[in-house]
Amino acid sequence: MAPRNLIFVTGNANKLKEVKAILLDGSKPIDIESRSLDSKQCLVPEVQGTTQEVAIAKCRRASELLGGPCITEDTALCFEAMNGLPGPYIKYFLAELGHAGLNAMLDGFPTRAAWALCTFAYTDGPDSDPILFEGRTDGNIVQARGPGHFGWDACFEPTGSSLTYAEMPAEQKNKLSHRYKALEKLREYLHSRD
Ligand SMILES: O=c1nc[nH]c2c1ncn2[C@H]1C[C@H](O)[C@@H](COP(=O)(O)OP(=O)(O)OP(=O)(O)O)O1
Ligand SMILES: [Mg+2]
Repeated sequence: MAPRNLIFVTGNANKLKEVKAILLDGSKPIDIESRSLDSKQCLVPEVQGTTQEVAIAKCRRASELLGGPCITEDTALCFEAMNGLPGPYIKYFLAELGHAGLNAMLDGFPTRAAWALCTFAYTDGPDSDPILFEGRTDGNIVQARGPGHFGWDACFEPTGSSLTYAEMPAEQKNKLSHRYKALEKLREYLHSRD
């Protein structure tokens, strides 16, 4: 049985908005609560490692702090030319370099292909092992187009689209995004436990 009050621990308001929109949509809507565990004080430190290791450590720590079940999410942006880097470290690259800098990183490389990787982690509590649900959307790094309010949305153009994530209406992004694909798996898991 999945816990009734599912708590998604995140400090990112844009993530929360998309997660709520995606999970509430459809025939078996799932409602979640959210908590921000003050990342400024590093209460939920983000360890270095693979996206999987980072996601597991974050979920464990959040669950220790809450003393119960919770959901966390990590988003990575992976450049093919760099064998998947910056990956889980994209937040710091974006903060220091901006959209133009992310583009410039790929100058001189043969490909601007990239993939967005979303990893949800769910745990029943501090003594349980987190379970991971991954979603991947392939695309290219392009010069920024569209509103710049959510991370690197403006410089990621999914394959098969002429729009960047930022140029798409929310409903369109939420039907093809890395987050949507990961949430489909999480949704299925939570319903299987009902
Ligand atoms: O769909 C997205 N479209 C564009 N940008 C995105 C997306 N999703 C996350 N992002 C950004 C936010 C942060 O710069 C980095 C992920 O870092 P990440 O640690 O997972 O997020 P965060 O620290 O903002 O929130 P949290 O409290 O859930 O860890 O990529
Ligand atoms: Mg974070």
